[in-house]
Amino acid sequence: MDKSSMDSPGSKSAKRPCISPSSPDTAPKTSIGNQIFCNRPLYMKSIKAVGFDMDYTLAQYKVDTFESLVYQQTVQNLVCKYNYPSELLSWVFDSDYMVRGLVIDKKEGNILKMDCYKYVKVAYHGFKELSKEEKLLIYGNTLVSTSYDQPEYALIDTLFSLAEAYLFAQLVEFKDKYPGKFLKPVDYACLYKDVRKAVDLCHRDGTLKQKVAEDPKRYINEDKSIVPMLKGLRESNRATFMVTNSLWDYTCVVMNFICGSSAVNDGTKFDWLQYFDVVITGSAKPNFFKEDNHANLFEVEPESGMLINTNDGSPLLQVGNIIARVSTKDKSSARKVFQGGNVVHLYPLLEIEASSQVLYVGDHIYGDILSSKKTLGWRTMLVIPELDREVQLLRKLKKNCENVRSLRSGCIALEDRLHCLNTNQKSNHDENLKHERDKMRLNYQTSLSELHKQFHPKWGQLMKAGYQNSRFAHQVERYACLYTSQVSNLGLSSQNQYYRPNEDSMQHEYAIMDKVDAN
Ligand SMILES: Nc1nc2c(ncn2[C@@H]2O[C@H](COP(=O)(O)O)[C@@H](O)[C@H]2O)c(=O)[nH]1
Ligand SMILES: [Mg+2]
Repeated sequence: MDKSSMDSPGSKSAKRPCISPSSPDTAPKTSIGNQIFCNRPLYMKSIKAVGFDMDYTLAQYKVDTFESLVYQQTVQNLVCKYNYPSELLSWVFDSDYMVRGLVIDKKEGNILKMDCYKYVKVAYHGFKELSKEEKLLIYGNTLVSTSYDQPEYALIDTLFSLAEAYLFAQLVEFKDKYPGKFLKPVDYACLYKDVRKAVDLCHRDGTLKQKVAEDPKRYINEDKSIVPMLKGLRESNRATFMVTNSLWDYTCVVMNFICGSSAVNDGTKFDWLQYFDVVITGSAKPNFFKEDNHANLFEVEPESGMLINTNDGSPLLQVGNIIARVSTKDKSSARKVFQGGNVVHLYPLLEIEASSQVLYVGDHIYGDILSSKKTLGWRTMLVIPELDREVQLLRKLKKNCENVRSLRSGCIALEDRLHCLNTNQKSNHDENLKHERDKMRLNYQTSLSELHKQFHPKWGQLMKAGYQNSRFAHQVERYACLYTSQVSNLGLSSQNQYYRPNEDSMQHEYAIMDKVDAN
């Protein structure tokens, strides 16, 4: 069993996240889909600076249109730049198929869903589900020591990866059916590498971003509550900042759209900057969070996008005949926008005394949340747009969940009785009991599988794998102090909210305290 999973404080549902507000009787009710869930106590009064990631955090992309665009551009790149068969051009993307938290096994051409102990619970080869036996043969079922990390595996940790995972599954199926269609001999790992390169290119070469800039409404959700949320934070005397991997030109387009500017593509409109003390673009997270990363910091001249060497916000001496600083027309945007650097540059710009005074809100469990929390001790909030639907469904299916849980308890009780009979006295009674156990086990397995299918026909409930927490849920519990479906939910509770989790529970307490989950 993976040791890191065992010693985690939140493992095996030891603790149930609490929802804000912390005093449900007195505070106004927030709908379940908009609530903020808390894994670790967080007192907003002690937070002096709130930072935001941009893409998929402040800017909530419409997965169907945006990831379809990524998919189409990637296919174009594969066919035109990497000589992939032209058949690919007629393929279509199903934006509902892949989900976050899955793992790609590059060598085998498989997509996996795991539980919190990294046991593979669901596996597909391309689009064909592996049987229990096939799964066991490749991944085993006991004490798996595989870490499922790079380079053999790729993690679908962000919604940005849904298109590439789907295209990889399509290519695996295509290669199995028509191996001769490729110009060069390819294995599954090679397919993955090419897809990755093609996706990377469309994010870098501007084609994707140009399309979004032309029609942001088509690709990004409008959320009028983001500006009031940012204003609220600033009125409560907190510093606000942004650290994004996007570059300045694109950041400006997206932020103008989110903040309701009518001139999204007007390179002279920077009103949205009033909501931030510091904006760091091209941050190269997660490396940005490493204090020993020596990336240069540049000040960005907003109008021209020109980069000026700096170290602490003031321009560095320029060598030769270069003019030290281009004048900034709008003084409110001066010395606020940067590119690159690292967290050491950020602290003096924000006047922060301790890393625990920072709350950072992001969507990427590794690049935003794990990195900033583990390396720096920042407090974290993970944005999971899928959570809205997940919690609504969970509430609707509460009775089904209870039924599955009681079937599991019944199965375990019968197993235990049988085990006692087997070891103590053998009797005819045995056979009847075995029959009863098999019937109940089948009933349990069918009910559990049907329950999962209501959440997603292939991958089931996002936060569960079988009856246990999924690998993704485990990471959320471990690294995100808070988690919620959208960033603007932060504006729904008090600026001095005390977020508190529910009490922790050990397994022995379930047995003694008559808790619902008791086996
Ligand atoms: N070069 C690549 N860029 C990528 C890829 N996937 C996403 N992205 C870009 O990163 C930023 C994310 O910004 P953040 O605000 O979430 O930090 C955005 O510009 C994406 O387009 C990739 O595979 N390669
Ligand atoms: Mg992001």
